Amino acid sequence: MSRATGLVIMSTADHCLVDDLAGGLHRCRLRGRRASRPVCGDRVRWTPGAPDGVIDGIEPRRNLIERGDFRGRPRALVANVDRLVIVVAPEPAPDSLLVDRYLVLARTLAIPMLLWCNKQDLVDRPSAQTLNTLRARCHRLDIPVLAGSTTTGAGLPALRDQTRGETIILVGQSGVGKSSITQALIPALSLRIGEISATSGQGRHTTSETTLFRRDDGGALIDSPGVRTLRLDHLGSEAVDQAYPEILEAAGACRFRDCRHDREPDCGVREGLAAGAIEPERFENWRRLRRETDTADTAERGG
Ligand SMILES: Nc1nc2c(ncn2[C@@H]2O[C@H](COP(=O)(O)OP(=O)(O)OP(=O)(O)O)[C@@H](O)[C@H]2O)c(=O)[nH]1
Ligand SMILES: [Zn+2]
Repeated sequence: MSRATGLVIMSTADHCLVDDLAGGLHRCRLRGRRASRPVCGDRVRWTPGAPDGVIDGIEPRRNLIERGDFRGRPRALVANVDRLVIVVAPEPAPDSLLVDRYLVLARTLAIPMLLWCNKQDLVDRPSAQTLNTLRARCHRLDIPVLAGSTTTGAGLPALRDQTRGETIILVGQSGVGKSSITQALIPALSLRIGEISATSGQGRHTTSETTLFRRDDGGALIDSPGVRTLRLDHLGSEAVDQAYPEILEAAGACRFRDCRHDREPDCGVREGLAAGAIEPERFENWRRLRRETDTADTAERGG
């Protein structure tokens, strides 16, 4: 008989850590070798035991982030995320293609997003203009935008407010400040990491494991190196299109239904580009991502 539901905060090859939501952490194993493996963020039914408890079952997932393994096959990584927080900064200069990749992912999984512009104390840098372009773009796509600095603390209360009670995941380039934001949102971070290491018996907690940290407001933050280095191999071309509503709309005016918006006559997308309704950079990113997914589609069909 399962005693309770718990929250999986870490899942490795041979065990997972369950937060009993009453202040305790428990190491658990799966019931059988065929049992499906819970991932970080899963709600599970479990039975306590010594030395390890047992996972009896996984509650239905609201969403699941997967990443392609070395063969491009999807592997479950994180479940039940309420919001993808895309972190950008004036330094390192924003990578708009990477932002678009996260947009595709979030749209596909119907996970709400938020753009956090970090390092506002450095807004006089030349790349700040790129940042403004990105902010305007997110506004047009109805993605909330917040700005602040983990160095000065500016804007952090707004970030806490906007994501109150939510399970969030921070994504973005290396060096934009994800770890600093994690520290700011989870004041007891090093204490938690200590508890996790002690319970999992792995000695020092490796930062390469995807880990969920509960926040004081009832929400949580999932730190996932796997999501940070995400590729789009297992997503299809339709998923990419969904993240470019302005291109999809303009394509409605193309003469040919299978228009590639390249050299075809009467192309609505090229007209949109000429009229300024579509940003050239967005179009370039779209083309790039479509090339990637088209290649993946072909490989799947055995072509
Ligand atoms: N000026 C300024 N520097 C910041 C701010 N936030 C973080 N930094 C600095 O930026 C550097 C990178 O911050 P991290 O938090 O390690 O960045 P990260 O995104 O976790 O990087 P990875 O772990 O490589 O993915 C550090 O030197 C931080 O001190 C900020 O708001 N303003
Ligand atoms: Zn066209």
